Amino acid sequence: MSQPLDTLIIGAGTAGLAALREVRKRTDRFLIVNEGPWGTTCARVGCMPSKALIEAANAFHRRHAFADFGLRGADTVEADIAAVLERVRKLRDGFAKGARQATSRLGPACITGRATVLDPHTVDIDGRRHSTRSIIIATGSRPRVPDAWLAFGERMLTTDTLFEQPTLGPRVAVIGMGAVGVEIAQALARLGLEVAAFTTDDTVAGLKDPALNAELMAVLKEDVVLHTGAPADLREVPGGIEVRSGPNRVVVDQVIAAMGRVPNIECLGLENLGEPLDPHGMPAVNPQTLQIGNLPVYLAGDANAQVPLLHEATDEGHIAGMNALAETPTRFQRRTPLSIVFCDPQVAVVGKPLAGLEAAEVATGAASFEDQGRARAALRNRGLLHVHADRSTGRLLGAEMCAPDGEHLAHLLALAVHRKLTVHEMLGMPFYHPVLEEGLRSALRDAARQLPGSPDSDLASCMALGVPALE
Ligand SMILES: Cc1cc2nc3c(=O)[nH]c(=O)nc-3n(C[C@H](O)[C@H](O)[C@H](O)COP(=O)(O)OP(=O)(O)OC[C@H]3O[C@@H](n4cnc5c(N)ncnc54)[C@H](O)[C@@H]3O)c2cc1C
Ligand SMILES: NC(=O)c1ccc[n+]([C@@H]2O[C@H](COP(=O)([O-])OP(=O)(O)OC[C@H]3O[C@@H](n4cnc5c(N)ncnc54)[C@H](O)[C@@H]3O)[C@@H](O)[C@H]2O)c1
Repeated sequence: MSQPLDTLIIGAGTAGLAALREVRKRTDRFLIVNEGPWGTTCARVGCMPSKALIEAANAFHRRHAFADFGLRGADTVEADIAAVLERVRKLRDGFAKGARQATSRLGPACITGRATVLDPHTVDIDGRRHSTRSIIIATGSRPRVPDAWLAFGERMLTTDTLFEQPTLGPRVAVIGMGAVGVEIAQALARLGLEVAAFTTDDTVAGLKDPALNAELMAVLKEDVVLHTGAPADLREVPGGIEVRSGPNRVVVDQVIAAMGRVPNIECLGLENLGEPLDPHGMPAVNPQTLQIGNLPVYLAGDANAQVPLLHEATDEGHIAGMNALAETPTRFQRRTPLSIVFCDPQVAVVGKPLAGLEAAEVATGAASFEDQGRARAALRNRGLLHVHADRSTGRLLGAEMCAPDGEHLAHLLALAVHRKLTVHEMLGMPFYHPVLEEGLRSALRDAARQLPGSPDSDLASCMALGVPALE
């Protein structure tokens, strides 16, 4: 066998490509192998095509506000689903091409094939053994679909196949109301399809805060027929697929499974590493180093099922790439938790949600967007915001929201949590008028009122400047 590689990356998705960037800075003795299509899940079938679809849906849905704005002609606007999907694919192709460029000039260091780990220093790729000092596994995840449902053939969709359809509907069932289900169900309904949505539990978009969950459910029910509280099951009936859930029955043309994602770790040979595996075949992975046990093997991105989000997959790829080539792995501090679901109003969770905090030690400030000036001007006055602060120190610990343009509020709050700011420090920043951030100020003021020793005013008292003309 020839001289071992320094590292071998399995999977060329977001995490694998981030690892590749670090690896290429340090060595040219590497291989990257990918099974299946190149171009990343995010660009091909995930974040990007779903957001392109959502933008079209929300643009079309806006016609319902036209009459209130005093605009005429809403009835003449039409959604051409085939054209919408065509645009999604065109955009998608561009994003995927961009991702593909990261590996296009690697020559023989870049292989299409299936990798199997034989031991911590050996990887088989389609029958050929490669010896390596370290291994980075970044094999991503795939949609969960019950085997029996595959019998419905092309009418059984997931986000892997949804955007490839020439057209959709007119009757669609979305099974699962997590991030994927909520985004897709609302978007398709807003494009004019008849959408029935199903979820086993009573929460949508993973919202654990009951008031926010109720708010989002109410909004979703304006577009979608929502069935909660029982698992959905399918059977063939004349005229379509019948979806049954508790007492509910709906017949549809297509079903979209949005029931979670499974990490791609089986058939990878993880059992050959000699580390204990949990009942799902997952080894323990250190979230700060991405290392499996003390082995020179790293598991990054959706494949480790820790935080299956794009920015976390990127970070994990970088960490794995650096550590795979280091003498000793570095423990990296992970970022403030942040997740966003791109429904309307948007759902976001920043830092710690209330469910993860000791309720007695927390002051929660609330604000509704129903009466908020800017939101009313835009006819987008739906939603709620909760900010959670430590009762004794006033430090902001987290926030949850279902709010118009929540993605921007969420980033501001993530910075505040990351910088360990207190509610009073946040209230010290300027709030322009009229902006949605004034809703954030209302929530912060509500929290401030519950904190001991709150000053009368948001304005900080100033030290003397020592400049007579200004005093
Ligand atoms: C519809 C949808 C919308 C999403 N929207 C968002 C969003 O808005 N924001 C957000 O933060 N996240 C979003 N996500 C999640 C985000 O896309 C993922 O967290 C991210 O793509 C994970 O990247 P990854 O590198 O771990 O996996 P991937 O990009 O899936 O890469 C894994 C690669 O490994 C390959 N592979 C698998 N097994 C093997 C093997 N044995 N040998 C060789 N190669 C193998 C696969 O073919 C694939 O190319 C969304 C996901 C979906 C499905
Ligand atoms: N905006 C974003 O950041 C974004 C968008 C989409 C996806 N993602 C990522 O993709 C991952 C997967 O998302 P997801 O929504 O598929 O999974 P999820 O685990 O968040 O939600 C799955 C839902 O399916 C329901 N379910 C399962 N089996 C069912 C059945 N038989 N009948 C009815 N309901 C059933 C569950 O109750 C749950 O609500 C997320 O964890 C997230 O990391 C992120």
